[in-house]
Amino acid sequence: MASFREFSRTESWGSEAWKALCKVRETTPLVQCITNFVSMDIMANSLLAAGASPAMVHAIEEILEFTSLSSALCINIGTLSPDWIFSMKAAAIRANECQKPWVLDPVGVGATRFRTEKCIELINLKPCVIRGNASEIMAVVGASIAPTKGVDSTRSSTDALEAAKELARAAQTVVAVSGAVDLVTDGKRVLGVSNGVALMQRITATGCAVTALIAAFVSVNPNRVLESTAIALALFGLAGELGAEKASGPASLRMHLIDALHMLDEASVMNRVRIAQL
Ligand SMILES: Nc1ncnc2c1ncn2[C@@H]1O[C@H](COP(=O)(O)OP(=O)(O)O)[C@@H](O)[C@H]1O
Ligand SMILES: Cc1ncsc1CCOP(=O)(O)O
Ligand SMILES: [Mg+2]
Repeated sequence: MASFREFSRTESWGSEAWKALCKVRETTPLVQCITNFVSMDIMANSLLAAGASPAMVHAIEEILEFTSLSSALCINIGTLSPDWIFSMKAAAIRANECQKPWVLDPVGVGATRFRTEKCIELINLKPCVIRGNASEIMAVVGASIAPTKGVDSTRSSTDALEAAKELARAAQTVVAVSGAVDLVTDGKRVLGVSNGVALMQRITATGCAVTALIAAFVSVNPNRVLESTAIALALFGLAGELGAEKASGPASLRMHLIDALHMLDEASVMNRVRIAQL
């Protein structure tokens, strides 16, 4: 694990994060989201606040055209139903054909056989990033001894590090486990992100929102998937820290986090992004 001192050495990560944020703001990548009903609002607002352009498009009739013109795709299985799976798979295949990055959020995987089965089928379609909480990442690789409760994690991100590495290697992808310290791995390297506040867990769909931000950040730097994933997590966490300075509970944090994401400036990004190679 990196020490606090190492997390404090932020200069080069701060500068890469600031450049990435500027690129998102300048190029406004179109992020197609096939996501759950709970997350649609906060996901779209988080993408807009970061400078990207969200579109929630899931009708099978629209996939071929829409995925082709999107910059990135975010697939989230939070409120899964059989008819949406066709759209998810068609969009993932189209994104691969068009060489557009697509990311997967395996919400609640492990809770039911149906969800786990469909999640594995989606992973077989090769997402470039999988971002979940610790329980979800452990459930994907069957490493959890505690049954999954629902969409919230019962484990810490560090509990899921070995599972994350195993999944990254097996699926040849980048895996991010969110938590007090977010861990990002390609199976060999591991980056740790220590931005964020615990109260973010008390707002529904913050995990979903940050997965969509990962899609946006990977789309502007497709050759730096591992780093872009860590940067998206760090900036969202930093917005949470800045928002928490003004918030009095989860509802006001939601509002102030989105405001802070919109107003992130060079000084706070340079000085407060906390990413370290572990
Ligand atoms: N204890 C914590 N301290 C700081 N940030 C946290 C903590 N737990 C979660 N977060 C942040 O909240 C966001 C959502 O993560 P998490 O709650 O793990 O995902 P999910 O909503 O999918 O369960 C992430 O940006 C993560 O970094
Ligand atoms: C509460 C809930 N139920 C189905 S999806 C969902 C949102 C989950 O969001 P997150 O994974 O970001 O907590
Ligand atoms: Mg989640």
